[in-house]
Amino acid sequence: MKPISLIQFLIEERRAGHINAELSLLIEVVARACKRIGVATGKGALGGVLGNAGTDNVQGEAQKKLDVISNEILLEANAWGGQLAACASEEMEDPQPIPDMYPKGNHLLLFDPLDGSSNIDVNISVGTIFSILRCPDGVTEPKAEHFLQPGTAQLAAGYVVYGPSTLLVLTFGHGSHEFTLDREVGSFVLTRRDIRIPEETAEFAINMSNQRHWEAPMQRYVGELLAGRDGPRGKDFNMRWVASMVADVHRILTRGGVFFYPLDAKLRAKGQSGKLRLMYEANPMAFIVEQAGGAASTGRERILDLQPTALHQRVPVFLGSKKEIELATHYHVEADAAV
Ligand SMILES: O=P(O)(O)OC[C@H]1O[C@](O)(COP(=O)(O)O)[C@@H](O)[C@@H]1O
Ligand SMILES: [Mg+2]
Ligand SMILES: [Mg+2]
Repeated sequence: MKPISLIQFLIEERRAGHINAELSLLIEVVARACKRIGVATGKGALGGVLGNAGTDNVQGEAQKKLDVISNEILLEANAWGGQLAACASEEMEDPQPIPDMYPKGNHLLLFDPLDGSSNIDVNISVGTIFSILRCPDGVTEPKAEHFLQPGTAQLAAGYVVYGPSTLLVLTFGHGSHEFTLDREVGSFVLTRRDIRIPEETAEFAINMSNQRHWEAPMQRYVGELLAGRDGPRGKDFNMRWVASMVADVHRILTRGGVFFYPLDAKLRAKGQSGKLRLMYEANPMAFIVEQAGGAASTGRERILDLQPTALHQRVPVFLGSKKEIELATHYHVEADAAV
């Protein structure tokens, strides 16, 4: 069968009425920017891109040089295309409107320009995560409040993994699809249409070093997985933790599994409501995972139903194979009801 390029796929999606011309062009621009980030990432020490930038982002986290470079690549690529009203990023406190000298469009773009940045210097997969919303009617100068739409309002979401191969996973709400970058040709090619996450799994991903800080229902759920064949689950579970959400989620989209970044006492002590950011990490990943037949919750509620209250809001994230996410969520809801 003839390979289908991202551009051909976008044409198909337009014909099917899933997206309009503006959104199709926006995806192309984002994909092109991600190719540039992939090139910068791939150069490693040769490109002088490793190490800290010497600055902190809005969340007080040390920025890596590649966090800053990736943010600039995405901003620059999207400034003049005419599809956007504004961009918001993990690396910027406030949204950046499209400058007046450029044509404006009807979309809002949010991104985590480089996810898993602690892994850059050790040559482990990193990625970019993005979410696209409609700019509310009549808003010409979008502010943070205009981005505060629930995940169910996303028009599109995607991520790119810069790993042994560069992969783009995309959804418009009609399934999740994977494209692999043909590095010689320079184009993304459809490699999996309508990805399905198996409902059941025997693999989980969590940062076990936080175990002592977790809430009781999380301790219970993971404790039962660790008990394996001799415990209540009656089977052995395997564990993986890349510490790049894109890579952990991509594994789940490939062979099933579950991913947890729960709220714990350590995060609470820092005044945080979770580790991962709702608008440009949890929401786009939840959209992709649900479109692949999986589930995504905070342990209490469906992520996509949350009404955001701040651009850089953090939330607990449970996502992956449906039956496991339902069980872990059930343990939390049940424990809450018992108090
Ligand atoms: O280092 P920890 O606590 O295991 O956290 C790892 C998590 O943090 C993240 O790196 C956060 O993303 P950023 O690198 O974009 O800040 C996730 O990709 C990953 O799942
Ligand atoms: Mg991230
Ligand atoms: Mg990041």
